[in-house]
Amino acid sequence: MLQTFFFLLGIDFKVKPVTFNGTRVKLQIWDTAGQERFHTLSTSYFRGAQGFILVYDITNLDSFQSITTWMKDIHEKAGDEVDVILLGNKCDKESERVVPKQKGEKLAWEHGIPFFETSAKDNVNIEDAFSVLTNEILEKVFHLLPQQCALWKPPCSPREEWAQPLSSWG
Ligand SMILES: Nc1nc2c(ncn2[C@@H]2O[C@H](COP(=O)(O)OP(=O)(O)OP(=O)(O)O)[C@@H](O)[C@H]2O)c(=O)[nH]1
Repeated sequence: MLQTFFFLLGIDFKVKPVTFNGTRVKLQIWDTAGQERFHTLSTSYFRGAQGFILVYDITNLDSFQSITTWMKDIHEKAGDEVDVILLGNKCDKESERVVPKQKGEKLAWEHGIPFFETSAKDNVNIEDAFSVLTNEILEKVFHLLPQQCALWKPPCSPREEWAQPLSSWG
């Protein structure tokens, strides 16, 4: 039911369990639509997110050119502290490439963010990209933890509840 609702809004979501420094956490991954008609709606979900994966298609120049706008939206809606990575996807389609790898690297460098060329189809660099972003987010979370602990009563240890699956929202 909840999943159908999000689908109608152009949003897909998944929960991915990962282990960081021996602690299991669940990443809540929201896949918002890149289409223009969903733009306002998509960006309205940015606030509160801890990390962003910006994906363009190496065979589609428009998708690459729109990255700058998405980047601006992220900073406006989610703040400057969030972690962002840039992916040039569909690197399996080399013969149809219109965005040179160097352009992706340069854009990422200008924004000071990691960059990978990926293929979701052939599973190229997908795990690495998720690992880099996850580590950046969790390092921040774990770094903040001692300050939060000072306000809490023990027991206080990293907990899975930080990233609850949406399915548990009822
Ligand atoms: N060859 C190839 N095709 C891909 C790859 N990733 C996605 N596709 C195809 O590209 C099409 C669009 O994929 P989606 O995952 O729907 O793309 P999207 O960016 O989520 O689309 P929006 O939600 O509309 O922004 C589908 O037909 C996928 O099968 C890839 O790495 N290589």
